[in-house]
Amino acid sequence: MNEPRVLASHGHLHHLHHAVLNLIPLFILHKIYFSLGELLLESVFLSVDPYMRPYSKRDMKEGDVMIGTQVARIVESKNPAFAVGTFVVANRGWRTHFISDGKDLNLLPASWPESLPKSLALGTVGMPGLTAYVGLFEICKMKPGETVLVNAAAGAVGSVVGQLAKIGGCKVVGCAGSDSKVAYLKNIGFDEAFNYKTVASLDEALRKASPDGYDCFFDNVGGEFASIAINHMKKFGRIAVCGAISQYNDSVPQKGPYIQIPMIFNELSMKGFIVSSWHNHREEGVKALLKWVLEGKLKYHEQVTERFENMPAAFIGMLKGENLGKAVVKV
Ligand SMILES: NC(=O)C1=CN([C@@H]2O[C@H](COP(=O)(O)OP(=O)(O)OC[C@H]3O[C@@H](n4cnc5c(N)ncnc54)[C@H](OP(=O)(O)O)[C@@H]3O)[C@@H](O)[C@H]2O)C=CC1
Ligand SMILES: O=C(O)CCC[C@H](O)\C=C/C=C/C=C/C(=O)C/C=C\CCCCCO
Repeated sequence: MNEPRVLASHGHLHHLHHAVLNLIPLFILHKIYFSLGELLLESVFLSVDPYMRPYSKRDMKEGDVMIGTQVARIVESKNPAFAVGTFVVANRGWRTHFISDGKDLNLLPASWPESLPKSLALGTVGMPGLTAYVGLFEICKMKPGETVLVNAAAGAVGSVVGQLAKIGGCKVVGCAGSDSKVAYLKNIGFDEAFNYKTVASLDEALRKASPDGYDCFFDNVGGEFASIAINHMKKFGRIAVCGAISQYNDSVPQKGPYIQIPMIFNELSMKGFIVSSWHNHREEGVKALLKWVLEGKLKYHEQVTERFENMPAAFIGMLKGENLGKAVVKV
């Protein structure tokens, strides 16, 4: 069983490469621990997500198994409720194999077609897709005819946000960190898109994309972008504070402009949320996302990195913006 160990300091992330080679032979695990009622699973796809950075910085110490979710296949079963060959989503960290009693596993929806990559259960039809769904419909309370702004728009969450906003009858403006990502956004139906790294002025770019301002702002980035965007909100605008990736690597907290004046002046609402707190919307959300994917209304792209030992490279690459759509690792 491979268990890459996490090292708390960002400067030491490269040591993960060495730790990945820390092998515990599978047959030992199998003989000692695998008992009645239990299942042996192998990871097929693993997710790399931005939350791993702030959560590992806060909660983990050197030597811990890195947190994370996977799509896994049951390879042996001593539990009659789970058949060998079944695919599940698990939250068991960066491991190639693990044992479960079945209580912590989520089955893929029964209607999952054979033609659809199972990795989508970690992306568009999984946690990131649900984040977009909850953030737009429950937090922003988006209405048809409104204008929606989203940053990190070509990523796992942002690309779903833009497309759901279009499905919901809104105008959508997105930004991303390369021209090819901007072209992708136009391709999947964004009305306006710009490269936040190359525009002369973020303020001008936001004004040009929607001179009347924004009703909803789905913020994945925080920091400077969010501080400028807040001044472009319409009266009674709503901001879903989903992520702050521009701040996850900071060792010294950024000092930003203060937000009270635009909040008061335009009577804005701003609400942070964590998707797992909205688990009662999971079934409905996954069902809707899967339906839109199958109807061709919700397009997806995945950045697939091959081989488990490349988990650290995939993770660091995603934080640097190397991914288009959802970053996953195929074991
Ligand atoms: N609240 C919740 O429950 C959840 C929150 N999230 C948050 O949503 C956000 C997006 O997550 P996810 O879709 O999985 O990740 P993405 O697939 O969007 O990948 C991260 C992207 O962030 C962009 N990025 C990285 N650094 C910066 C920076 N300094 N400034 C601006 N953009 C940057 C990069 O794109 P680019 O090339 O455009 O710079 C990169 O591709 C994250 O902040 C994450 O923490 C995600 C899931 C659940
Ligand atoms: O292993 C875990 O406990 C995490 C499980 C993740 C999971 O699949 C569900 C929810 C994911 C939430 C993601 C949230 C974000 O990306 C927001 C990230 C950070 C917020 C700041 C945290 C600051 C900590 O000091």
